[in-house]
Amino acid sequence: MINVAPSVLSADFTKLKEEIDTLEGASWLHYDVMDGHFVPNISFGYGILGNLRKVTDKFIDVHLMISDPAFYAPKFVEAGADLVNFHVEAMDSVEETKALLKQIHDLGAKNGITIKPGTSVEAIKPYLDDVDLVLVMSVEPGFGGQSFKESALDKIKQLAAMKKDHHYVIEVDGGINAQTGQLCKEAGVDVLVAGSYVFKNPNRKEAIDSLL
Ligand SMILES: O=C(CO)[C@H](O)[C@H](O)COP(=O)(O)O
Ligand SMILES: [Fe+2]
Repeated sequence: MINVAPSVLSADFTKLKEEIDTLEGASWLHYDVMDGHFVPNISFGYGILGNLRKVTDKFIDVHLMISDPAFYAPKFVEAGADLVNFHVEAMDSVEETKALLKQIHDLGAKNGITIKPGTSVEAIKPYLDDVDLVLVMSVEPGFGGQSFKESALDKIKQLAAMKKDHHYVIEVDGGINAQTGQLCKEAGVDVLVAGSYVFKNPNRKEAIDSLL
């Protein structure tokens, strides 16, 4: 079964609740956190997440694009994240990464590990037993509305081939529309993040349905 996770980054921030209410058919919500350091953009933090949590029952998947996920991840769990994923590129050691994955679980949320377009699946092999989700970035993190990088497809295929020995789901993020979403589904993806494709479409239900 495919899940669609519309990215709040592309929503109209003056009316977030109404925006979320238009997302019929999507059971997840993707929440992009950018610190202006790990990526050259700043989005929103755990305060706004706490507000969102009060107005939606959707499964909130927090994508941390920040330099210090170990410090901030617990704050996002506390604010109501269902899942917190962070970038392997932001971590200094395997021990620190495993400790943070465990801490997220201990706090009661699901966890995930994320790779940029330039990072291979090899870099996250030490964690595949420990994660609920692997996020394959199909654009350079930092901005919505970029074009899908086909290099993500091979990584999704590699992760799908190893999935039977683990319990993770595979998510892809960046440049997803009906065409690129179809390629990802054929490669074995489970969750499609879509920002501009959903929010810029006058018929959001139709956009979401075209990804399912
Ligand atoms: O993590 C992200 C950017 O760093 C976003 O989730 C992603 O860009 C979604 O936007 P779009 O679907 O418009 O590409
Ligand atoms: Fe994202």
